[in-house]
Amino acid sequence: MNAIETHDLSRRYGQVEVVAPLSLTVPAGIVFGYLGPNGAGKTTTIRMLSGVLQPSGGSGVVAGVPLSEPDAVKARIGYANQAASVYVDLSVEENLRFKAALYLAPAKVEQAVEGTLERLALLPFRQHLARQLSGGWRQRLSIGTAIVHGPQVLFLDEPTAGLDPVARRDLWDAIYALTDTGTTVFVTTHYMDEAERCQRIALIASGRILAQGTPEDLRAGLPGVRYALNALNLNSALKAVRSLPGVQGAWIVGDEVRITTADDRLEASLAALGPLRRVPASLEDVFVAYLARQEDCA
Ligand SMILES: Nc1ncnc2c1ncn2[C@@H]1O[C@H](COP(=O)(O)OP(=O)(O)OP(=O)(O)O)[C@@H](O)[C@H]1O
Repeated sequence: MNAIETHDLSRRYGQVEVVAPLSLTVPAGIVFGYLGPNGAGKTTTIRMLSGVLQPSGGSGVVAGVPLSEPDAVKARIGYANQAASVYVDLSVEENLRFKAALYLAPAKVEQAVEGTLERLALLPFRQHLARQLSGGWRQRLSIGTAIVHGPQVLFLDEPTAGLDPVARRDLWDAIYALTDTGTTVFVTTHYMDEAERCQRIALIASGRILAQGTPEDLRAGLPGVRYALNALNLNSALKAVRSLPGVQGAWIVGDEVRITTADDRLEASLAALGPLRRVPASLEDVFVAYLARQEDCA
């Protein structure tokens, strides 16, 4: 079963097509990553899929409800963005209760609040004011308010922006735990390590999907050969690599020069510059390659 299906869903602002006709399928119960540079159209897509922004064209079904019924869509989805939109002067449980009461019958509110406190490990903080929480826990509460009414699909727009690495990792554990009960999570991120954690991803730029699939599929499908070159003087090695005709990209990572070439014909020339090894494509390589290809076509 699919949690999200769109057919040529699009959005214009005036003459500008911010999301070009978009056909997307997201299977239920997975973490789906939606990646793209600033201004790519990620938030606009999420707003259309959440029933808060009317598409300019096309159609879609989210959690079994057509987007032409936005109020019904809103009742079946949850939405949280990087702003961690919570009421800072209310406690954790008051925030959850307030949101639950908007959508649920009074008799179901307390159970929903307790269940959410438990699912997001918020029980020890239940009486803390939201303003007293660290950034990571405040974001977790924001996700709590987005799931307390039991949505089938949860949209998270850059949920980890500005969080430290430990808080980001903890939040990702919490995001994965949500799929245990069948919730589908549609998440945008700029962090490639987070994209690697998604079961499927789509790359979007200038409102168009450039590629989609599992991270493994996208890495395996990337043409070219990648190397890591050790060198004592990184800057002169980088210069030497870049001067070789046929090198598609070269940049410094730590104490190595990372190199992309179309095939292995330059291997001997590169090995002459220092210890050389082949390395697999990363998702960042995939992202950069697709964006470069798109710029070449523009
Ligand atoms: N209300 C609006 N009126 C006009 N243009 C808009 C409006 N909202 C968004 N846009 C434009 O649509 C484009 C896509 O914006 P969107 O916020 O969807 O991108 P994004 O991928 O979420 O970016 P970011 O990663 O920076 O959050 C941008 O060029 C933006 O300026």
